[in-house]
Amino acid sequence: LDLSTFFLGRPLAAPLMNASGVWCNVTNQLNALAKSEAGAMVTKSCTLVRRDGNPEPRYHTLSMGSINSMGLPNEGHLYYLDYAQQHDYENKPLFFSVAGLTLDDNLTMVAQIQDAYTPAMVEINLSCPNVPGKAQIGYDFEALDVILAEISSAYARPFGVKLPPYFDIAHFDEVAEILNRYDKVAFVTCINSIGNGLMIDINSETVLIKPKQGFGGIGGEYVLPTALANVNAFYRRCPEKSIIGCGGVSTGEHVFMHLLAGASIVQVGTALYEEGVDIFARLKIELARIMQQKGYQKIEEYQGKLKTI
Ligand SMILES: O=C(O)c1[nH]c(=O)[nH]c(=O)c1Cl
Repeated sequence: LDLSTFFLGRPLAAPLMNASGVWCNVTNQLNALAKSEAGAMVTKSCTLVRRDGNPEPRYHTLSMGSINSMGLPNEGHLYYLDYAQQHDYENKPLFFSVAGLTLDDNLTMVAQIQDAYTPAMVEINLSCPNVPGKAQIGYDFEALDVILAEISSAYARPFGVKLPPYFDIAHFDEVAEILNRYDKVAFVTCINSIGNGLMIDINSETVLIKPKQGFGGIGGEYVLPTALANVNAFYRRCPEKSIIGCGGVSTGEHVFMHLLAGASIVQVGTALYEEGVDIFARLKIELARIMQQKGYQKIEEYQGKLKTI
């Protein structure tokens, strides 16, 4: 079965890629993604200069997902720009995740990316929940408007945004209204981890991760319903934009749900962290089997066609 599809006019062999932050911090991880069955790939969200991130332990596997407070550890934007310059774009598209600590840092980084004439597509991360003292831009609607205006005028090409999960219809309406003011925002990636969860080890009566008194972003099975809702909410509200789905994916059925809800590409985070890059081959087989059982030849036949009652 043919799992090929298109994203912003570019062909993808499969609607699957990593979630930023997972298996994409350093070159050997990025090379493994490039060689994998993923149809696209994205770099770790980067800052202007290299960061160690938060003290460890900062990631923990949970019964139905994960909790993390990595703290934006990354090699600095020039490292990923070097990687982008040598990437084989015929093999698969590369997305470049940017998470500047200030507006100026974001503007400096996108200017450097623009000057490098790289085919990589920029995904502005507006939703990192783990930098102490930094509120998420995605939850500050005025700051969201300002950063989109500033980047739209500084960066001449289409770009995307990585949003946190929203939990209120009024917030879907308000954020979509802001996004729809910016034609250059060509895609929206929903969702980032559900911020500031807490899990407890009852034997030691202790939290599981060291940063932020154990508070961290939640990923995995726990977040699937929230991820599907955010994908579908922005799919319905932003008809001119493409949606990238992220959250709760570990099987072909989850991929199918995200595509039905309106995603064009589906990202894998926690399950990729746990299983490794071979997960993409498994998800392709499982998705192909579901399509075969339903008699679908192409993804476009059902993509975004979720029925209501
Ligand atoms: O702590 C992190 O590095 C982190 N962790 C997340 O769950 N989402 C993000 O966007 C980031 Cl930047």
